[in-house]
Parts: sequence; structure tokens; C-alpha cells
Amino acid sequence: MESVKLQIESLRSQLHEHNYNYYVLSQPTISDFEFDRLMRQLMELEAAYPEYYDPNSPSVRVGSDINNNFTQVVHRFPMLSLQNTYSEGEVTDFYNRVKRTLNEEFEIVCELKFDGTSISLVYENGRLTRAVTRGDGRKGDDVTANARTIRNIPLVLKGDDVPPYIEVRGEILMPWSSFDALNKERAEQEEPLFANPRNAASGTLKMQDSRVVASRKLESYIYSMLGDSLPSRSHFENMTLARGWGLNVSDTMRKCGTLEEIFAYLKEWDVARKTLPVITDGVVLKVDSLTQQRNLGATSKFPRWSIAFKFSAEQAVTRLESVSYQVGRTGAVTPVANLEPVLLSGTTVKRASLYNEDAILALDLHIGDRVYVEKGGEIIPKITGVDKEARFLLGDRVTFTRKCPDCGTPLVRNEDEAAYYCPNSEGCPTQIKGRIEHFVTRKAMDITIGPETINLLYEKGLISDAADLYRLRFEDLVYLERWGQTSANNLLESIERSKSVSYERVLYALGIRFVGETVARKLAQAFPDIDQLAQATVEQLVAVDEIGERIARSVTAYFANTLCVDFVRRLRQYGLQFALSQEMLAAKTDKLKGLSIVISGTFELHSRDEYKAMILQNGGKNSGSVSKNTDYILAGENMGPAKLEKAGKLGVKIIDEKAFLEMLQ
Ligand SMILES: NC(=O)c1ccc[n+]([C@@H]2O[C@H](COP(=O)([O-])OP(=O)(O)OC[C@H]3O[C@@H](n4cnc5c(N)ncnc54)[C@H](O)[C@@H]3O)[C@@H](O)[C@H]2O)c1
Ligand SMILES: [Zn+2]
Repeated sequence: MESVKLQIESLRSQLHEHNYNYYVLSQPTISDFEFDRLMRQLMELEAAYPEYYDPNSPSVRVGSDINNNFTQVVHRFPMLSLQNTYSEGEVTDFYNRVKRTLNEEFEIVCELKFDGTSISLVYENGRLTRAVTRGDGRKGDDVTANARTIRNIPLVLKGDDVPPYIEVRGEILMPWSSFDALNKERAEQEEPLFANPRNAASGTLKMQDSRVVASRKLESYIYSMLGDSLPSRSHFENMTLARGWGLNVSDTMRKCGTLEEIFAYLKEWDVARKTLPVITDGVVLKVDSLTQQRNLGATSKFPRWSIAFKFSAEQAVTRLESVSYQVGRTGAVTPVANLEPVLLSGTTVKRASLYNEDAILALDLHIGDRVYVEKGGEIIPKITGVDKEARFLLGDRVTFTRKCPDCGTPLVRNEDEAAYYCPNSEGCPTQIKGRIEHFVTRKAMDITIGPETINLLYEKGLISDAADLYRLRFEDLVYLERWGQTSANNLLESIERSKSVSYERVLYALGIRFVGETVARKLAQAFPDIDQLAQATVEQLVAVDEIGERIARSVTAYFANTLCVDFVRRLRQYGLQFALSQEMLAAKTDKLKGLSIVISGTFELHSRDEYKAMILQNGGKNSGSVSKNTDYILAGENMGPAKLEKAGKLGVKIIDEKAFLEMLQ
């Protein structure tokens, strides 16, 4: 008995942990299939041993995505999860249960299950007033500012039959095209990749800077409507109307009268979904009539009138031949599994990602093992398990390498990080060449030179870092094997042209860890020349929007390193841009110098983010809360009563949009 209790507790704590990784961090460490298997195990044990019931068990509660950087809002109608199954038999069971309970005619609507993160959108008098995440089902995070940036979420609904108050629910997704572009950029930055579009979408929706959210190109798919005076008692009808109001309702949904029709839908869409621009992971079945839905009711976690049939991820079994390691330009070492080639979702897979040491240990991998490979939402296939029964001869246990595969230096692991690094950044050839390759990319200095040429010039001793490119002479190049006058001139011209590349791109090209394109742009705006940036303290850096501790420390570490400082000095000598251009500078003033301004409420002329940017551009400071140091409150409509009261007490001046804009004249 005792051991059952322990088993239940262990499953609960594992599931809580996985929920946290998935919903809050957007970084799951196990596959959904594995998660669902653990959950099912727990539910079976709980059903057999009801004496261990716990209202906090992950089996009775919705996994929470709440993040304290946002304001929480209580849902008017709770946001539940869905009962999940991978089995067709359970779809039949569901259908029969509904039939028995209702004991009357009913219809089932089949819809695709979009795999993103759920959102609730409230429209009052046709205007979007609030967007909230599912949270713990009872209350969620207010992400209205971010949701407003999503292209197909209308701010105003069109049509004269829109009820005065409606709530629609849907899924926020990152289309494959945006996902691939984002991961490509992250790979260039050697930042951890998003495992799939779902994690990318949920991570993005919870960002603090709406401009970054806007740039990530999310999309919404609406699948339900709630409210006190809905236009119809049919879910399908309501969705059709919603589409007419401008909401993005997928036209893949279908009304089905029989089980045969339901199975035909499942069969059709298991294949057809692969051509959609967004990720789906199953089909959701819903009883169409809202009255019948109400009669069927809900548990604390799921409605009883709906079930989700999930498609299993495609899997293959193959043999692990070896594990190799790659070093990147930042020194991060990543393990790669080399597999006996196997066909998976139409492509031959030879390699799989192993992420890091913890992932390898969790799998308990041995060379020669038969392993399961999956290609779910991920671009790079991954190993999800080992067939331990098939181990006749146990090969060597896979342990993470302790030495750099390139230069042999012992690796180091930073606290709080799963990755290992080669610390020999100045002498490790792969890192050196990697940094030069990054320096010349299109988004950085845009010099037309490929990795082979970089390798050749490095081997010949002509360049030992990116600054040496600017020292290259015609005579150095023209005599190289297979080179001639044209190729030599082309390269020199391209190098020369790069001298006019703007400051923010030069900052990006330097390859400071964690300083990607967007961060470089923000840094350039906040510190208009390199001297100001080099002198900035961690405190000054984190005061800039979206710049966190991790980035700030990386920047200060860069400028504390004499080798880096010397590199910058040489580039400067060669004439690269290390200050914002005149036009960019002209937009900056110090009209608000020394003033601390709080923004509150909603505005008509510009968005909050635009006002925030204007304050910074003009030398002011934007702070989040009213204190005795606040000089002004820039107040729009619906300014919070708490702020108003505090401002009154402290005697802070309140100005409106027009007065603020006049200050900048
Ligand atoms: N890998 C992990 O560590 C981990 C951790 C936690 C959860 N998970 C996965 O998440 C699942 C649980 O997550 P969940 O509670 O969000 O459930 P879910 O994602 O399985 O299903 C419910 C959600 O489906 C969405 N949905 C998409 N299309 C829909 C449609 N047409 N109609 C209605 N809803 C639609 C809604 O947002 C709804 O909240 C688990 O089954 C598991 O697969 C994985
Ligand atoms: Zn090395």
C-alpha cells in the first residue's frame, strides 16, 4: 500500500515539474506522448486508490502558465483543458457515452486541434478590450498589448449583429515559416532553439516587449464563443458568424452526424493537416448544441461534451552508431547522435539532436542501442527512448565528452546552464573561424566570403580574426590556388563596402554572446556610440527595455576583456561605424532629460510602446510605478484608480497625450 502512495506522489511531482517546464518556461524536457503516458498512469492509480485523492493533483487541475510579470485577470467562464486520447476505441466510447446521457438526437463538430497556446479575447461593443491566457483555468495573464500586435486578431469586429459582450477563445500559433526563420536566427546566435512552434508561440506571447512579439508573426485561430446573449445555440453556427465578423475561424471544421463520418474526418485530416501552414496535433470533437453541452457539464478539468483525439508523432526505430560533438563560435559544445539511416516522415534521418548531458543521462544511452526517433513539431529529429529489451550486447555507455573536440581543452560548465563550453576562445580554431563566419553574414557586415575561403585564409595565416580581413591586400589573394584578379578584387571590394555598414549591425557582428540582431539595435539606440556602451554598467544596461541581467553581464564581460577591446580598437582604426548615424542621432533630443515619466491608461494618438520609445528618445526615463521620484504621469483613458490616488497624494503632475507631445515640440 505504502508503495502505491509513494508511486502516486512521485508521478504527481514529476507531472508538476513537467507542467512548469512546459507552460511557464516553454521548454519541455519530455515528449507530449511521454507526458500523456505518465498522466494516464497517475489517473489509473488514482481511480484504483481513491483514498489518495488530492484536489491539487495535476490530474484534476489545469497546468498553469501564470507568470508574475503580468497582471492576472479572473476569467468570467473558467478555461478548461480537454480530455485527450490516442485511441480510436476511446473516441467510440465518448460518442456512445454522449448518446446514452443525452438520449436524443445530437451532432458532433469535428475541428482540427491547433497546437499553440490558448487565448481568451473579450470584445465589448465590438472592440477588443482584453486578451488573457488560460493561466490556471480560473485566472490568467493579461497579454492584451501583445495580442493587439497579432495580425489576424481584429481590434474591431465588423457587422451589426455583434452582441454587446462576447468572449471568443482560440489558439495563438506560430506558423511554420516564422518558426523556421526564428530558429535559424537563434541557431546563428547559438541560443537554445525552440523545440517546436508551440513552445515558440507560448514563449513569444509572454514577452515583455510587444514590438518583439509583433516581429515574430504569430497568428490566431478561433474555436469557441461564450457570453450571455449569443446569437445561436449551435456552436457551428456561432463560429460561422464569428468568421463573418472578421475573426479567423478555420474552415476545416465539419458537422458530423455519425461515427463513420467522424472517423472519415480523422482519417482525412491525419494526412491533409501536413500541408497546412500551422501545426496541428489532433482533432477536437464537440457536441454542437450549447444546450446539450450544458446538460453534459464538465469536471474540474475538462468538459464532458468534448474530447481531443491526438495523432501520434511519427516514430522510427534505428541503431545508435556513435555520438559526435560540435563546437560553435561561442564555444558551446553540442552532442549529435549518428544513426543508422532510417526513413521517417518521408525523409532519411541519419542524425538526431541530443541537446545536452542531462538529456543523454536521462536516456541512459549506450552505443549500439536500438533507439526511437521522432519528428514531431521539430525540424531536427530527436531520440525519445531506448528499446532496452533489444539490448543483447551492451555497448559503451554514452558519456558527455570532457574535452573540446577541436582543440582538446577541458570543457567547463557554467552554473545554471546545461551546456558545456570550450573556454579556449582565443585559440580554438573552430571558434575563431566561427566568429569570422558570423562577422561576415548578411545581417552583420555582409561580406561575400564563404566558409571555405575563411578556412583557406586562416590556414594560410592571412587572417587570425575578423579585423585582419581589413588588412588583406591584392597580392595576398591573387596568388592563392584557384584565385585570380577578379575574385581577389571582388572580395576586397566587398570588404571595403562593409565599412559603411551601420553601427547596430557592427555591434551585432562583434558576436558578443546573447547580443542578437534585435538586442544590438536596442543597445545602439540606448548607447549611441561604442564608448558609451563600453562604459555602461550592468545597472544602466538592464534599464534598457528587454535587456536582462544575462545580456548585461555578457556585454560588460566583453568590454572587460582586453582582447575584445583591442579587437574593437583595430576595427575602429580601419574605419568601421561605431556610432549611430546622423539621421538616427537627429531623432534624439534631451528635451525630457532627467524627467521620470509613468505611462498609464490607453491612448488615441500613439500606442503605449510608441510613447515609451519617445520618452527614451528624448532623454527621459520611463518607469512602471508612481513614486516620489516621478515627475509626470502621461495619462490616457481609464487610468488606474490606484495610480490616480497615489499621484494625488504625492502631488505628481498628470498630463494628457497632447500636453506630452507639446513638450517635445
Ligand atoms: N511535454 C511536456 O512536458 C508537457 C507538459 C505539460 C503538458 N503537455 C502536453 O499538453 C497537454 C495538456 O495540455 P492542455 O491542457 O493545454 O491540453 P491540450 O493542449 O491537449 O488540449 C486543450 C487545448 O487544446 C487547444 N485547442 C486547440 N484547438 C482547439 C479546438 N479546435 N477546440 C478546442 N480547443 C482547442 C485549447 O487551447 C485547449 O486549451 C498534454 O496532454 C501534453 O500532451 C506536455
Ligand atoms: Zn576548443
